[in-house]
Amino acid sequence: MGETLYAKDVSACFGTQEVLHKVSLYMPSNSVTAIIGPPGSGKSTFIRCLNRLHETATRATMSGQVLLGKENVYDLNPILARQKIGMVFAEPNPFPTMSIFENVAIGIRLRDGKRLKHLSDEVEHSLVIANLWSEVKDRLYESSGKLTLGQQQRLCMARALALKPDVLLLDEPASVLDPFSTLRIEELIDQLREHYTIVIVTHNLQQAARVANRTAFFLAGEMIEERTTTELFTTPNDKRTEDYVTGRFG
Ligand SMILES: Nc1ncnc2c1ncn2[C@@H]1O[C@H](COP(=O)(O)OP(=O)(O)OP(=O)(O)O)[C@@H](O)[C@H]1O
Repeated sequence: MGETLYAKDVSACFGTQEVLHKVSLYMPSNSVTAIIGPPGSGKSTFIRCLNRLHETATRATMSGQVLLGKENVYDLNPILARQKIGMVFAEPNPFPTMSIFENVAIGIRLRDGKRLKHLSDEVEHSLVIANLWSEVKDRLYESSGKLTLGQQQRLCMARALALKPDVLLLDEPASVLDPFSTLRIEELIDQLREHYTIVIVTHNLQQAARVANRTAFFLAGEMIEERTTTELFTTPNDKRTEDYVTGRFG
């Protein structure tokens, strides 16, 4: 688990409007890469190109390459690409009519077909690694809608992890959570880094500073620079990065 992800000259359009322009970014395994930048700079579009979600939007096109290890993501079946490169969104979106157990089991069933012998063990394992097991083990068959927002988001993490991905893409995963739930998500990201390649989009610069090994700054569809998080925040190469990280705009 935890293959490197390499985006090479990725451009993306909606109709005739180009919203990403030749972005290249190496996202190492066992590491957290943060993507920061003002609203509309192309952060979400970029990560949606990484797991082929961009192509599901109306009039969306892309060019360039995305390599997962040595494999070209665009040569894979899109469903398999999204299994290998899982995604968690800003709004926790568990399947509301399903139980906590079913929310995780459904992905395992889709992945493994009829080999269900170890289903309960696998659901437990995914909930353990998402740091949720101890809170839900006695209520697995309750509706997922009864969980707090923070727990729902960790359930979404468990659901993505159940597919045994190499990469986890997190699009503002804590933006609707309270500070305590945010902390739990950040602790989880810190633990998961050991086994996965993690890419997180965040508006919260302090969050990038806390969780990311490397940070990339996006502006108006271009990647301006990418460095270790400490370097990007303390000695940025580009004046625009400096202006953004010091709060002069954004
Ligand atoms: N489905 C869509 N159809 C048309 N244009 C879109 C669509 N989604 C995004 N865009 C446009 O693409 C550009 C980049 O948007 P994107 O959401 O990738 O930026 P972002 O940096 O993630 O922004 P935010 O921080 O606000 O989430 C914006 O101009 C946006 O309006």
